[in-house]
Amino acid sequence: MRDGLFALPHEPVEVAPGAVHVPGWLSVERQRELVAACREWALGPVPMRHTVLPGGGVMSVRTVCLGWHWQPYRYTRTAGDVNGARVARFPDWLADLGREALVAAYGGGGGGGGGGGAGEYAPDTALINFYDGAARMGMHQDKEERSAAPVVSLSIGDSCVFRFGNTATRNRPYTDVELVSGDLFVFGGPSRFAFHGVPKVRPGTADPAVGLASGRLNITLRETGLPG
Ligand SMILES: O=C(O)CCC(=O)C(=O)O
Ligand SMILES: [Fe+2]
Repeated sequence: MRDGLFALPHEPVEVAPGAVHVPGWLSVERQRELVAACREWALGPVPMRHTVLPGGGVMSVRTVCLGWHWQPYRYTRTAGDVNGARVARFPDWLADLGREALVAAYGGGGGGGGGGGAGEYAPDTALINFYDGAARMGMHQDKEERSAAPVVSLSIGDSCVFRFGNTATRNRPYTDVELVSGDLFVFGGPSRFAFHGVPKVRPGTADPAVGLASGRLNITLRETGLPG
């Protein structure tokens, strides 16, 4: 299930330089709170939806954003591709959680960060993806951000295979990591623009105690580097 036989909860495992998996980082209580918050955000002002790609394809995950609205392939304040509404604001408590996540992954020194330590991390957008049992995410880079600050990724609900690759190609070499409910994954520094994706979700693996009957939630926090 875990990266290695001896990986304990909370013990960071470096998957690639600057890419760190922290198993079991979120308590069940915190996961429940995040699930409840996601249920609210999914309602709007911009409702959670399947993103339509420029070529007409439809993403299998459903997504809602905070702070800035991501649509392929840019950030805007209003969701022109959904209902034209302004996105919900990015709450301060979520930025605090992002700074805590960097400390858990890198320690106090901010290693792997795109500059300063964890205390200077100022995420201003979150992408919240919901995966049903059939949803996937193809290999891609998170590169619409103008900041090289790390991406903080939180997983809740069903487990998945998270494929973490390299910055040059969407193909091998990559590492398949099992992300379980409560796990933290941070990618920054030399891994910030690495290709990654979710080839498989494992239906029915979630602990009902986190408040999701089925499916997987993933929350990524990012610094857009965009003005105001
Ligand atoms: O669901 C995941 O673990 C990854 C999500 C992701 O790569 C993204 O939202 O850009
Ligand atoms: Fe991504």
